[in-house]
Parts: sequence; C-alpha cells; structure tokens
Amino acid sequence: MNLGPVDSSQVPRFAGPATFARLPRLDQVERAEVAVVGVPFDTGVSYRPGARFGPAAVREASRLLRPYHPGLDVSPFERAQVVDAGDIVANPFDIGAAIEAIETAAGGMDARLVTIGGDHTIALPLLRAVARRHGPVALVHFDAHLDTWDTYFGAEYTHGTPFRRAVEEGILDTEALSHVGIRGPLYGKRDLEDDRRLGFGILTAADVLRRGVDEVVDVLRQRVGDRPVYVSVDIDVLDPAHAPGTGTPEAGGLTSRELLEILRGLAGCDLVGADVVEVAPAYDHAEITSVAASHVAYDLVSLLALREK
Ligand SMILES: N=C(N)NCCCC(=O)O
Ligand SMILES: [Zn+2]
Ligand SMILES: [Zn+2]
Repeated sequence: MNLGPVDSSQVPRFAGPATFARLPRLDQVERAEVAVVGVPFDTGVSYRPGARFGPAAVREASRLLRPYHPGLDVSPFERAQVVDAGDIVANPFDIGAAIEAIETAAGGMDARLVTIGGDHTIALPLLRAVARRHGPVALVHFDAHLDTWDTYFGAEYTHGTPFRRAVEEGILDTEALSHVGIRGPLYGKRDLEDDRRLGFGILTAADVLRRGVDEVVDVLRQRVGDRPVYVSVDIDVLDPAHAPGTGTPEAGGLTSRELLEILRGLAGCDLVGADVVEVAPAYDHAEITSVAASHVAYDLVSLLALREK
C-alpha cells in the first residue's frame, strides 16, 4: 500500500504544510517510485530574476490537486509511491557549484524525478543525472525559447544554453530531440541553423495552432519511439495570459489546455524524468502561473505513475 496525500475531505486543504499535492515527504516512506523535488535557483537568468521562489509557489498552488486524473484514467498516488523530496540546495553565488550539487543530488535519488525550478539552467545537471542511468535520452522540450544558444557575456552555463551544452556533452540522443512552442524574435537566422545542426526538430507555437494537438502528438511520439525520454517544460511555453509569472515572457504562446493535452498524448512513452521551470511568482497574478505549473507537474507525475505495474 502506498502512503497517499492528506485527505482534503478530512483536513482542509489550506491547513498544514505545503508539500506537493499534500503528499508525504521522502523521509516518511521506505521507498518511492516518483519524487517531486524543488530546485530554488535562478542565478542563470538573462532578464527578470525570481524563479528561485518557483518551488514554494508551485507547492502552495498544488494544494487543490485531487488524487484521480480522469484524462489519463489513473490515480497516480495509488499506482506509485509518490513523495515530495524537498529542495536541492544549490549555491546562489556559484553557478558551477550549483550545477554540480544538482547533478549529485538528482543522481543520488532512486525515484524518477519531477523537478520544479528554478531557471532553465538546472535542466543540464538533471539530464546528466538521467543519462548516467539510461545513456543518451530523447528530449521533448516545451519552451518559447530554443535554449541552444552558446554563451551570454561569455558565460557557458545559463538558462539560455542548457541544451547546447547537453548535446556537446553527448547526453542527448540527437536522433530524437524536439522543441515545442518556439516563437518570438531571435538574435539572427543563425540561431535556427545552429539548432538544426545540433539535431533539434521544431514545432512552433504557430504549428500547434495550425496543425493541432493530435498531429503534434503524432510527430513527437514518432520522434521519441521507444527511447527513454526526458520532458522539460519551461512555463513560458504558455502565452503570458496563461503564465504571466515568468522571467522572459513572449507573446503568442500555447494555452494551458493545449500544453496539458500534448503532455497527455505522451502516455505510454518511456518517460525517465521531467522538469517544470521558470515560474517566477513575483510577476504572477492570482496564482495563474503557479496553478498552471502545478497541473503540469501533476500530469508529469501521472505519466510516470502510469509506467508502474
Ligand atoms: N530559458 C528561458 N526562459 N529564457 C531564455 C532567454 C534567453 C535570452 O535572454 O535571450
Ligand atoms: Zn523560455
Ligand atoms: Zn527555457
């Protein structure tokens, strides 16, 4: 029997500590198959700071989640032991040290992780940890931005560069790399050429609109095949109307309905880990962004739970 969340019909959901979805902490169980972990770190940002407060805001917004997912027909917390593993301690004054600490902490956990960021820099050490276990993985990356740029101010490790570094390090399977939701101005056409050369295929925000969710899911599933796959969700993939609380917002994005439906379309894929990053609560209103992120995390947890048993 798995230890589930606090029952919101017995204890008001606004009472008590805010673990993700009111789940038990890692130290309250003997083993866990799926863990939600926070990485409060935003030293890699190029514009508005504040994603260091993302994990706390997403946990707070997750109080309203319920234990049955009708879209995927699964009770994720019954199907698997899901826990909140707390926050990884990352040095806010030293990006290199933070990246190492994240890789070590993530690599030391047996459960499959859904990580709440934090800025997008953290995807690199999380991918390293996953690749150590599974070899080079497929990637489905939801974002307004490519995040395959080379450097900012000469710095290699930033929130705009994790996936270029990951390809260079050989931890991604370059036959199976997708960006979804890309839009907005670039520095030049070369950004797209570099991205293609690194191996990425792009489904833009306009593609989601014109081709629709089902066709996007088909393309993604075909690219992923039966490879182990990591899903990285930068919350700015959503339109600023659906996610105002983020550091580098771009107009013309996905709705939360589209994002959640595409995620559900990945059911049955060999998901080995996932993240939700770039929630910056200081720019949020009425918890719009943190509610969206909590639902994205719930769907990712549900996809991981579906693989159990
Ligand atoms: N990963 C995120 N959210 N943003 C990257 C933006 C990089 C830039 O300032 O051009
Ligand atoms: Zn982004
Ligand atoms: Zn990003």
